[in-house]
Amino acid sequence: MAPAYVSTRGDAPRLGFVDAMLAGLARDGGLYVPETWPTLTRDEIADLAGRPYAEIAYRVIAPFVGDAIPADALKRMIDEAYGAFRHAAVTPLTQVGANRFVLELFHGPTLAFKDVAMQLLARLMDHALAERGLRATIVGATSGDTGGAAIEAFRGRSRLDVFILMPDGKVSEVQRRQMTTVPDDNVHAIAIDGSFDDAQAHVKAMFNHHAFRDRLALAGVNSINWARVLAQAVYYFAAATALGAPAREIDVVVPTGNFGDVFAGYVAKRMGLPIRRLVIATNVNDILARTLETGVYEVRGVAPTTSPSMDIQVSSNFERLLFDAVGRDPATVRAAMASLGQSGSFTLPAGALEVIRAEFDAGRADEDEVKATIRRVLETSGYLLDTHTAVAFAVAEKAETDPGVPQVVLSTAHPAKFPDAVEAASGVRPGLPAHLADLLERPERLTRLPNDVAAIEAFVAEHARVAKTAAA
Ligand SMILES: Cc1ncc(COP(=O)(O)O)c(C=O)c1O
Ligand SMILES: N[C@@H](CCOP(=O)(O)O)C(=O)O
Repeated sequence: MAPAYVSTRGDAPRLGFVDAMLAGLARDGGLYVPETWPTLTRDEIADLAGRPYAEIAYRVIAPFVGDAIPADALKRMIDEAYGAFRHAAVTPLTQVGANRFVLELFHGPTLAFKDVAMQLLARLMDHALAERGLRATIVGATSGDTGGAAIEAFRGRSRLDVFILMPDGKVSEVQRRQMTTVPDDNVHAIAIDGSFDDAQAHVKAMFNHHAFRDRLALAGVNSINWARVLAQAVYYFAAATALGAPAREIDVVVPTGNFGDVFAGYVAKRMGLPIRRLVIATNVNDILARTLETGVYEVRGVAPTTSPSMDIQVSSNFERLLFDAVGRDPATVRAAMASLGQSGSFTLPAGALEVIRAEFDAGRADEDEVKATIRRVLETSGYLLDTHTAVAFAVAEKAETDPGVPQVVLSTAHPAKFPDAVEAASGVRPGLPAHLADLLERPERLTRLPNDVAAIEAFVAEHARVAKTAAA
């Protein structure tokens, strides 16, 4: 029996898997989480070792879906999603150091870990809308990678229009072009004069504007969407079982911004995967590292770095962890989020910090460390890291370790997405793979809008086909 999904703020309808996926943000402004955690037994986990990625994905995802989607349809969508990856293992592990492994999550079409979930999410949403004879309007925020992965996965889908908000001038050229060079007319790349945090706040505001949300049939593809996080939990199982789980634990070090990826590791752990430590790695935009040090979650100004996708201050999914850390008490989460909205900070309630520290560590890497790490790892191991992975690698080197526990560093992007920063650090300019070789010559299409939710809503309403269908 699959779980129902409940909001972290306790005041939204309890939904099944498909409705929670299509809803995106809960109607009370919270995030959907499963009411209970499905688990896999030790034997079931052991049996994942050596299986194809798509099969592992089915076994991890199916308990959360139940009979909401027929098993053969779910299997077919998973097979299709991962059939398009450029590596047979989908998310291969590479050993870089005596007991350290890099989990390469960038073999999908847009060279970032977002493809792993987005390729499946697009198929699941399309399937659900087709079953119900509906259309939807996706609004998403990106600091660089979610947008490209969403646009690639949803382009040309007749039931969906995609509007992606990016911070103008703050993503890499490759990232921007992945969003602006797609000719399909259901795709709208929008640059706002603001930060990723502003973009994410606008997306949440559109969801919280219920009349607009309902008229446009809004859907979300950020990690707001539970199905995104769920699909990311799979690669933790693939990596851990390849390294000996359940007989052997692993540590994971996760480059973190919006807290979706590391929360997916937490989900895997709740399901029974033996993960010893979940290590949150941040760049100098270190709200999460500070929170684990002080117990105060406090937003400060965002500083631009060479790992722009992690230039985030308001880490959306921390709310999901907070919900668990306070014993799933929605009133406490509501109070914390109200304080965040009013004063830009909240203090973790008594006991919550200890609960979090029992499973998570955190560290930060500054720009000099990132540069030095890229150079050193190339020199010593012949392995070229991207800047986001380098943040995690630098934190991994400083983390507390156990010699009997392999340490897995998540590699979230291909270095060719950030060629200038990687070349400046290493002297090597990484090239794009063949399918993107002419990316820099393709014509671009980008709409610039003010940093104002009313202007964004007006643009979405004017261009979304669902609004025109409703008006007709
Ligand atoms: C390349 C890259 N690494 C790491 C992250 C951080 O992941 P999360 O937001 O899930 O914490 C992002 C953005 O989300 C990213 O694009
Ligand atoms: N780093 C992300 C920010 C959005 O994160 P998401 O996981 O919530 O979609 C990006 O690259 O856009």
